Amino acid sequence: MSITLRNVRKDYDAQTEVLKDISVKVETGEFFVIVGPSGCGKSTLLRMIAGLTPITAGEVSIDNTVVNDLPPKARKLTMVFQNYALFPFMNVWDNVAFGLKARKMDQADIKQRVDEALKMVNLTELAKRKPRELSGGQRQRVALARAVASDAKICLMDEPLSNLDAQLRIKMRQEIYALQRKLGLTLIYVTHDQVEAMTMADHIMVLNDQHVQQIGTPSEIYQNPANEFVAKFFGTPQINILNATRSKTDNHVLDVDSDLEIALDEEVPAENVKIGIRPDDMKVEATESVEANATIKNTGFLGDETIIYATLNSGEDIHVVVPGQVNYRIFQPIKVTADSNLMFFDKDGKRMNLSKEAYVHA
Ligand SMILES: Nc1ncnc2c1ncn2[C@@H]1O[C@H](COP(=O)(O)OP(=O)(O)OP(=O)(O)O)[C@@H](O)[C@H]1O
Repeated sequence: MSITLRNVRKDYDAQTEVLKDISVKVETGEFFVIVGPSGCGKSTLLRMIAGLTPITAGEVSIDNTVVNDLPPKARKLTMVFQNYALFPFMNVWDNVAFGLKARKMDQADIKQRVDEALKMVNLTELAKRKPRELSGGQRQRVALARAVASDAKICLMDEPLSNLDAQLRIKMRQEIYALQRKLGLTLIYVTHDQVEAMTMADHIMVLNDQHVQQIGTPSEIYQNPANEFVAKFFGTPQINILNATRSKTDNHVLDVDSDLEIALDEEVPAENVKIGIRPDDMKVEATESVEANATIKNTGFLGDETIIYATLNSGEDIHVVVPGQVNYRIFQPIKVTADSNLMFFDKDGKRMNLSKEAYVHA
């Protein structure tokens, strides 16, 4: 089942305008991830799709039928929300079975589904416990098991793994992904974890500042971000953003400072430009010569690569990731170069489509 949003808007009140002009189609069987910083309206959007929060304007459709006025139950979806209430008087097993019993599913079928779901979330041993006898993470897993056991074709998940420890989170990520594929679920998954988004999504929607910043596959979003916000949101360590100005003497040249300039194939269209360079798209060479354009501040060995913190002669801080282990001393002069994958943004952070043939030289 597909889900379509057309110009969806949400104002909680005149002072709280949360979302504007949200339009997207989530295809049948897609793993669709919504990411964005805290408070950007991710949960609000999910709750509007579920029918738990009314929408201020626009349309929500499921399989081409507008569902704006349908109550949550009639939308035939399951939900795993951060604080999704479990029934306190029912044990774990009955909590998971509840929805299936309500739909008068065959007893044997219910048993099989509930047992399988509990096994999958590692709760078989705790099936007889009441919710108050469980930890936060265990409660979250009961909510997950409920979604697993259900036969709804749409599932909405709001940070379903947020209370779990790192190891269990990785295991559950794989389980959710496998399950979504196996059942052909249309899954909308909210997270603020970029790794979760990158590793699980077919498509990612990045929300910020009330608007959709970009919708794309993980590689599109990483390699071709629409703006500075998206470029900074994905990638660890974060992309370097350097301020540059158009050279006074040559319109084709961007100056980071007199030691670091970037020549473009075309004229630089604005006086001030921001340059985005991913930390692994730069090279560092030790040099004692005048060619040095930076000095080492610090290095950190990460196991199979090293992160180098340096200060450009312009005074701007950068970080570079290089494979293996390197030994630099503090204040050592180095030459930093970047010859591919440069991104350019205007002063407001909007992506500028300048020539990809650009290069940096000292
Ligand atoms: N019932 C409500 N009444 C008024 N304002 C609300 C209500 N629910 C949420 N908000 C506000 O709407 C904005 C979006 O909240 P929402 O919970 O959707 O964000 P989020 O992106 O899911 O955040 P987080 O990642 O922190 O969970 C916030 O500024 C929040 O304070």
